[in-house]
Amino acid sequence: MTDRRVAHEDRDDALAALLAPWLPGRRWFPIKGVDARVTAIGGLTLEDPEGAADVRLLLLRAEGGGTGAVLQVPVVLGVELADGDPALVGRLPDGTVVADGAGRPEFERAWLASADRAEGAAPVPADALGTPKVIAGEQSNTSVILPGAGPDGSTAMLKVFRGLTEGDNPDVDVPRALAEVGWSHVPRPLAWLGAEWPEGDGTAHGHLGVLSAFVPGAHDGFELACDFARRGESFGELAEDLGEVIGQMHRALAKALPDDVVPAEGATDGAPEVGEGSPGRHAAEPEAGLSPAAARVADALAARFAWASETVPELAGFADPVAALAERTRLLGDVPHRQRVHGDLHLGQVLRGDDTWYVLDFEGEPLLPVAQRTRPDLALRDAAGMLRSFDYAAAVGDAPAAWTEVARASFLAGYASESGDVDPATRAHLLRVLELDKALYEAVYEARNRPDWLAIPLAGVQRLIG
Ligand SMILES: Nc1ncnc2c1ncn2[C@@H]1O[C@H](COP(=O)(O)OP(=O)(O)O)[C@@H](O)[C@H]1O
Ligand SMILES: O=P(O)(O)O[C@H]1O[C@H](CO)[C@@H](O[C@H]2O[C@H](CO)[C@@H](O)[C@H](O)[C@H]2O)[C@H](O)[C@H]1O
Repeated sequence: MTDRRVAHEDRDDALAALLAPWLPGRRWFPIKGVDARVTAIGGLTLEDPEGAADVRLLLLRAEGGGTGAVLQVPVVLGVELADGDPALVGRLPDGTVVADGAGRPEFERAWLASADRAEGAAPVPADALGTPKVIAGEQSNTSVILPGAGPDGSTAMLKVFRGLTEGDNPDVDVPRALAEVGWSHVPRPLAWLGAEWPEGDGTAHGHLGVLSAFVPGAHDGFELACDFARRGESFGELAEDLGEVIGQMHRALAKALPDDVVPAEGATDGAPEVGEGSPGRHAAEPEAGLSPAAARVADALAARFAWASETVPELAGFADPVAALAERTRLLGDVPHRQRVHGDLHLGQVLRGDDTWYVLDFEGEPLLPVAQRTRPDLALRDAAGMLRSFDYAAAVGDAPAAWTEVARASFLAGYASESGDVDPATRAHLLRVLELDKALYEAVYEARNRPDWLAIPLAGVQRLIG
């Protein structure tokens, strides 16, 4: 990746001051419910090939409520906008109009002209581009549909990363690696933009965005499953197909990123870190004769429970059965190898289009520290994430338990047909532990973001522990 160097200009401070009151209204703004302090780190000026406006990718630091983030905000300066235009952020003291860049053609043209392109991806002539459209329901990032930006005039999808973190973004690198080994169930990355910015006493580098092939007429997997659940129509066939695709994805990930494949006994290197949601906690050495890999799973469950209970007091009553399940997990004999996984797989991360499934968003669980998101893990964690998602779809679509059972069984049958051998009793036990682990994560996610939905993961915890 060619990193462009972020530099601070005088106007960046005025832009930060103008953006500060606008930011809390964006869904991707991570500091919620408290006042945030916003300062300018600097920015990159990209050249619009048509010279219609100034395009600046601003990097801001936002702090508040005990957390902080580096955020990317592309703005377009000096365009003419009517007062009520939703793209209008405001005016600088000298009267210059500042527009939200994400949906503006000037930004899209400049981004495409500056980005690194995948091998064989031809540059896009600016006059081939159609009107950009920011997709509704944007969450952690902003995705823009770009007609004409793909190969041979096809449509492409530009994902603008909002929260920037040090290092190559897995949402660029993993789909690239998968596409390189010929796995076709991930939208193919066509171009990406990287930058280097000041961080502490040094510099950080990372991706700012990625352009991928667009899956035309695709349906979001969660919306689709909810529709089936509402109609009481079986999701079995689609779930089985999805299970097959996820099994194939794990094989492709192991092939594409072989350095991330860790044999089960590899977990013995030093005291295994108990990662999930609990940075810095370390487990004790496993008892003699017991599998370190099993201890790792057990410790991770215990740590996840401790972390989740700090935020969700409703979980307190589950402490004893969770501890008992963790202890039984320690006795497992043949835990499978670890490898690169998706990390936050659920129905909202898959698209149904062209009569098949596509997998998106390899960034891992957004509530975890970055260093933990891309660690090798059990492939079954992804399968467990998908099982949890059927519970969510059934709850939203008010479907009976039988609907969920069919979706679960079909998904697992499809998954088993494409994944390696695991002893069925071990597989069932691990799936239960990993589903519980995910439901605990979801309880925190819902408590923080959608308290009305907290009952869904809590019911999951109850079912899995009961
Ligand atoms: N290549 C694509 N083709 C078609 N739709 C896409 C594509 N990539 C993303 N989408 C749509 O954009 C939504 C958000 O994408 P995603 O990568 O999950 O972003 P986020 O990190 O913001 O959750 C998806 O749910 C899907 O509806
Ligand atoms: O897609 P993200 O990476 O932002 O993932 C986070 O948000 C998800 C919700 O948008 C959340 O997923 C949970 O709700 C989904 C329905 O909206 C459901 O399909 C998932 O099974 C459930 O986990 C995800 O956990 C969170 O990390």
